[in-house]
Amino acid sequence: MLSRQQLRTEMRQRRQALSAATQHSAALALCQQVLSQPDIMCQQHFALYLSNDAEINTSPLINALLNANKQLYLPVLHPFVSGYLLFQHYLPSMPMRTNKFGIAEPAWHCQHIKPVAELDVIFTPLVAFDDRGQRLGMGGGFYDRTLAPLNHLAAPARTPQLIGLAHNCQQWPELPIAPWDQPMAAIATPSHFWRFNAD
Ligand SMILES: Nc1nc2c(c(=O)[nH]1)N(C=O)[C@@H](CNc1ccc(C(=O)N[C@@H](CCC(=O)O)C(=O)O)cc1)CN2
Ligand SMILES: Nc1ncnc2c1ncn2[C@@H]1O[C@H](COP(=O)(O)OP(=O)(O)OP(=O)(O)O)[C@@H](O)[C@H]1O
Repeated sequence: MLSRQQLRTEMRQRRQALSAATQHSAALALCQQVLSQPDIMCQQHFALYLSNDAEINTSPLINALLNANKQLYLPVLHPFVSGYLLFQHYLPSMPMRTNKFGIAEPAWHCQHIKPVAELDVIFTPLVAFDDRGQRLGMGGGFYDRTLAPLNHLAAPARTPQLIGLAHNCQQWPELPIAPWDQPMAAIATPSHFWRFNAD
């Protein structure tokens, strides 16, 4: 069985091997998968992320959600508490900075932060996923730490839906899971939209 670190290396290589043409069509197909889900498109507050390291390109989805008058938020590395993310309101006109991983994020503005529990949908990046809705990320634990407080909320229906976005080639039969891993409610790829039961 591959270790989590070996899996990360393998799955990052897989997506890095995709051609520019495949990346382009995958991003458009992923966007259509999400736009075809009525229960998602009736939501208002969406956390997304700007793609990095051959992740599936979220730009078409970001543009489509902005055109549909949705409120968008991007992750910002927490300026005071290391290992955590904040979700900050995003418009394309806003000033951006580059974080320590080389990823663009909105320039920190405390009045633009949205508490995690007030988001309707959180789209997460991932390196690998499986058919139970488990995900493996880049290894920083940022999403797992930031989303962990949602486990304690009383009303499950009010918590944001967690939806992983990925290329098809990032599927792995059964990921080795750690106790802190946050399972996804759904995973969207260019060809599928999977939904998973909470337990
Ligand atoms: N697009 C995107 N944004 C994101 C994440 C992500 O996975 N994808 N994150 C999800 O958590 C957070 C940032 N976490 C990250 C963790 C590691 C690396 C990374 O590239 N690690 C390199 C080493 C880079 C370095 O140390 O300079 C590596 O492992 O090779 C990138 C982002 C927030 N924003
Ligand atoms: N809820 C948490 N509280 C404290 N530490 C955590 C928590 N979640 C994860 N971590 C720490 O973060 C480290 C990386 O976690 P993990 O390997 O699951 O990252 P990942 O899922 O790849 O990253 P990400 O969630 O950012 O996509 C682990 O060593 C773990 O100790």
